[in-house]
Amino acid sequence: EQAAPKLANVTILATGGTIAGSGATSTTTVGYTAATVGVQQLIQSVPELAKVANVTGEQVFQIASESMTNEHWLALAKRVNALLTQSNVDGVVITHGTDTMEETAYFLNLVVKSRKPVVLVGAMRPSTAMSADGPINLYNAVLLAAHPDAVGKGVLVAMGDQIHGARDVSKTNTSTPDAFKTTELGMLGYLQGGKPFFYRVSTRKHTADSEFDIGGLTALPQVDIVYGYANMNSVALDAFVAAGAKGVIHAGVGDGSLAARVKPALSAARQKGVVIVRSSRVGQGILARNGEANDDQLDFVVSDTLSPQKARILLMLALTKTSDTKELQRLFYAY
Ligand SMILES: NC(=O)C[C@H](N)C(=O)O
Repeated sequence: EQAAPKLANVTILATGGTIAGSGATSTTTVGYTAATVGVQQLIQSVPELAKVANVTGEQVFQIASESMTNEHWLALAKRVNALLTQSNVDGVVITHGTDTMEETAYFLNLVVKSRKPVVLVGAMRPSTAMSADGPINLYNAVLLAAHPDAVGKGVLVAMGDQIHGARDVSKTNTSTPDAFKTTELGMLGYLQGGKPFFYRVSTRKHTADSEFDIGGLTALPQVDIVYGYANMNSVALDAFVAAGAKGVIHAGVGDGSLAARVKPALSAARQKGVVIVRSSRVGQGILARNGEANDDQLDFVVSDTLSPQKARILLMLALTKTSDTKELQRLFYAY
């Protein structure tokens, strides 16, 4: 008889969210309480995990992900990096609320210093709901983090039997279980029959190849987002600048166009030293340099295909290294 294959060691870092949520009845799919179930109970509720990995759990936070902060990210990234230097840890799974999962995933994609798999997972339905999606999602995430094919692929998101890359995935629906999509640029693969199937990888730098290092950081520079809309004014922008923002992401309409009455305030903010990144609220497509605005003349940076919320993350990390706009632009085309 052959010896059973050695299972990989996977640590689950639990942060809260709906995957750890509970509702009043089995049909409660909104209006439930997030972040109530602890990591040991999550693990015990999926006995199948023991077949795909040696699983250990740590409760790092117990919050709904709308309350995630830069400080949570720094603490989480430091814990992930510490675990992944251990020879007895082969991969990490992070259970997380879905609202900001794409942001935490992208932050970790830029600061994790390892090729070992890091997989984020959540649920759209609380653990008490009929057809809760948390257990199968957690099972898929653990088998993905335990699998050699996931090594070196950057931080991954396992939702709805699909594998998504951290840079390009987004939550596209407020409430349905198939909310996570990588529209246009494409998901990386599927999870089926207890195995990952990969078809694509991101061409952008991440994890072990990243030049960002949060090892010595206790805070990140203040970067805020101003949202574009018809009848937009500069009140929010001016308030962020007055509050000390080091950078502002302009989530403009269309191709990141600047409203005539907001452009002077953006330019004035830049002249005060605030870095302005032109981005778009549209959700798809390239934000081209010197397209809808003369970025060279204004000394602005463009976000390329990053969503405003992901551009904010890259700019915070980039500002820990440089405030030179040419160098900042290089980073926006590299990550
Ligand atoms: N489905 C979810 O996880 C939503 C919840 N508000 C959270 O992000 O924590």
